[in-house]
Amino acid sequence: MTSRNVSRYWEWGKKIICVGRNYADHAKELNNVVPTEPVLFLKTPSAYLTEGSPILIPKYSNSVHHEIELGVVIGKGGTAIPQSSAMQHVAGYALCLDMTARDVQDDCKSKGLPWTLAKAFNTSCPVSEFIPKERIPDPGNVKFWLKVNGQMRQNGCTSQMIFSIPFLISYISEIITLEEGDLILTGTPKGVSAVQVHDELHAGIDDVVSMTFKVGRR
Ligand SMILES: CC(=O)CC(=O)C(=O)O
Ligand SMILES: [Mg+2]
Repeated sequence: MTSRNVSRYWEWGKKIICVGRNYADHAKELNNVVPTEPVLFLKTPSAYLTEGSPILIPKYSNSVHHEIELGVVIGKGGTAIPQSSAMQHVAGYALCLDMTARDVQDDCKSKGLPWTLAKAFNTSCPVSEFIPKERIPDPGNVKFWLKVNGQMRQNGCTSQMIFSIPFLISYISEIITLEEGDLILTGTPKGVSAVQVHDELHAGIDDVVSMTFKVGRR
C-alpha cells in the first residue's frame, strides 16, 4: 500500500471546516455579535489554491474580502476528541485565506440563507506550504499578517482567539468526525477589506512561512 504524505493534504479532497467570528475585533468591525459558541461553515476541496495560481473573483460578486487565518491540518482522525488530547490529532498548520464574497454574504445573511456562494467558490481557500507541527511549538501565540500591494492590512495573533485550537478540535469533532487531511480554518482578526483584480496578497508568519497570491477574475 502506498502511504500518502499529509504535507500535500489539499490533494486528498478532505473537508475544509471554517470557524467564523473567532476574533472579537473582527466580529465587531462587521457589526456581528461576539459568539458564545463557535460559528461553523464549510468550503469544498475545489476551494483550495496553492501559490502560482490566481485567486479568481466570481462573476456574481463585486466585493471579495481577504481574511487571513491560521489553518490546522488534522493528522489523526477522531470523533468526540477530548480537549486534553486534541493536539495529538494535529499534523501541522498552514497559513490560509478565507476569501469571502462579502456582498453575497451580506445578502445571504439578510435573507437567512446559507453562506455557500459567499465562502465556498473555487479558489476561495489559498494555502501556504504545509508547516509541520514542530515548527509552531505554541499555536496559542502565533503572530500572522497580511499585506495587500505592500500595505499592511491584517496583523493578528492567535492569542486573541475566543475559542482555542484544542477547544475547536473537540467541539467540531463532537458534530463532524475529523479525518486525516482535514483542514480547520480558525477565524480572522480585524482588517478585512475588498481586493481588486491585479492586487498582490502577501502574508506570513515571521521566521516560519510566507505566501503570495495575485487576484484575477473568472
Ligand atoms: C463574518 C465571517 O465571514 C466570519 C469569518 O469567516 C471569520 O473568519 O470570522
Ligand atoms: Mg473567515
